[in-house]
Amino acid sequence: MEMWHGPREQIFRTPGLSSASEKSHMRTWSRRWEQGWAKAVTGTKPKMSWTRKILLILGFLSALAVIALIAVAVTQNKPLLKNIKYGIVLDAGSSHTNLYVYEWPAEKENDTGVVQQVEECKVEGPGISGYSHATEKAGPSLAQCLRQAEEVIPSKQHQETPVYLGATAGMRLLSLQNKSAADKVLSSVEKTLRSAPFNFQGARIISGQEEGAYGWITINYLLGNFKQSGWTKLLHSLKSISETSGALDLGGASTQITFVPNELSSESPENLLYFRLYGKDYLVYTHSFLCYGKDQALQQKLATDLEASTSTMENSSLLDPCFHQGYQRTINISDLLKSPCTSAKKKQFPFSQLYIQGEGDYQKCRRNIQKLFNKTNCPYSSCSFNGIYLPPLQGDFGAFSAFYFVMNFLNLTSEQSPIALDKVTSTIESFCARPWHEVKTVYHQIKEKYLSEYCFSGAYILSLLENGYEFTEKNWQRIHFLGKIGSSDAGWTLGYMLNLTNMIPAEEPAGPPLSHGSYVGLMVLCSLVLVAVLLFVWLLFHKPKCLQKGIV
Ligand SMILES: Nc1ccn([C@@H]2O[C@H](COP(=O)(O)OP(=O)(O)OP(=O)(O)O)[C@@H](O)[C@H]2O)c(=O)n1
Ligand SMILES: [Ca+2]
Repeated sequence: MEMWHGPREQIFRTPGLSSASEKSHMRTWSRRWEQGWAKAVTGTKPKMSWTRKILLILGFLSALAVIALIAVAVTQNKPLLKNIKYGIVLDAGSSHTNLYVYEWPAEKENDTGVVQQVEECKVEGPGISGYSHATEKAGPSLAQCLRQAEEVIPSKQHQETPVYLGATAGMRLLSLQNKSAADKVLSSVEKTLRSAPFNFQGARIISGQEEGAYGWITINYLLGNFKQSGWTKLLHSLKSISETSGALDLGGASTQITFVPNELSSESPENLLYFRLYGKDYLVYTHSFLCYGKDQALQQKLATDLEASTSTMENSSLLDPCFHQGYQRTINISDLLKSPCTSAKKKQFPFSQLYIQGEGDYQKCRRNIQKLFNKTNCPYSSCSFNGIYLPPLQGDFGAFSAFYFVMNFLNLTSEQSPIALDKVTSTIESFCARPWHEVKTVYHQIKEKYLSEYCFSGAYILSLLENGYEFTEKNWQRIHFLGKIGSSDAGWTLGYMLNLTNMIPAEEPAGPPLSHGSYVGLMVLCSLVLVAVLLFVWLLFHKPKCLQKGIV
């Protein structure tokens, strides 16, 4: 049976018809229109075939089903109301202590990438190893930052919030130099942390290996490299790619290099760590160089220079190419030689103070620094320096802490347009050549201690990466200088907490293969396809005139 076509014919009517056929067409149309109108007025509806009725009902039900499907996808599978947990880690570094507050949704504890930093507090004053002469003051120095954490974390959760303190190279050196002072510092720190309203979980010196490993875990966790669900899992299993990033950490007193090498080698087992994370095995190379953080490296350099030049020195002043021209600094020789990093040097000098005068000569500075890296003896197939095993460099590296502070100051961290090594060198060279009075005026807002050392630090970073680890022009681009990843600082603290709270499972936790977003997206896509198919079927059965005549 024919349906009422009046209005549709009007809509699709081709303009400009004036022939006899048009007139007859118009007559037919007006007759149909009148019939249709009469039917509507008298209430007699045109009859539909059963097939069409069923199709219409089916179409209506399908539309309902699609709406229901989307509604269920959005509501049923949406993340539950957030129940937040907190954790605190204090990074007791050689130059200063930082307190970090992390938070994560309780029900997602074992997922990757859910923990994030919500607060950072810089402790006033020196690092805790700087309290060796007033050990009882080390703990109280942390009080202000602990109070800040109390404000960030809801009070009803204070008791269940774990607090950890990890001390790094400054305390490693102090414990080599004066074990009892180091113990007293740790006791003082423990006393303060126990008196805070949180759940004290320990204050200890972490090893260089742990520092390297936890830094590597942190950045790979934050970069989502351990995530192995859904499409990424499929991709990884197809390609078997090395999906982790290496970690380069530069502190004040030590530096670490950590990465997954290409080939397995048991040449130096003390440098290898084995992890099973989220169902995957990782064999990681790590090494921590004590005394090669940038402050201790400068001390080493000054002590070496002092020793080398005493015979030719007329007075106690020393020209230093790593400081800007016009810069002057006085240092106590006994302080300089106190550190275990410099104590092997000759002790007797005819003067007690050293007057340093800057020369601002980058090339000379590099040659000077080079002496810190002994490349003569390597008992393994390949070495970094000082006879330490280093497998061939592999993959991308995230470089953080002082690597980032220094390169960021020098404007050399751009990720959008990666800067070539020769450009990096020339930038540092011209920065070193600037006279101190000019640098001080231009960067008056920066602490003098930092500012005066950026020339040395830039040169030291290049020496360490180029001469020490043998990065070249080619793989330089694989180093990414990063301060934060998302809201979290790159550093060892997050990895340390993840490990101690058992938040990184060895096996992949069972869960939906798709994220909520991908699931909803897939549902919507399927629904749209379903609607399109139904529409197509309807059009096939219905065969509207416009399609039959090829008007549309
Ligand atoms: N804006 C900044 C902040 C810090 N620094 C320097 O960076 C080094 C400290 O780096 P950091 O990673 O904080 O070292 P620590 O953790 O204190 O030392 P370590 O890890 O060796 O214990 C210090 O030399 C400090 O002078 C800098 O040049 N510019
Ligand atoms: Ca550090």
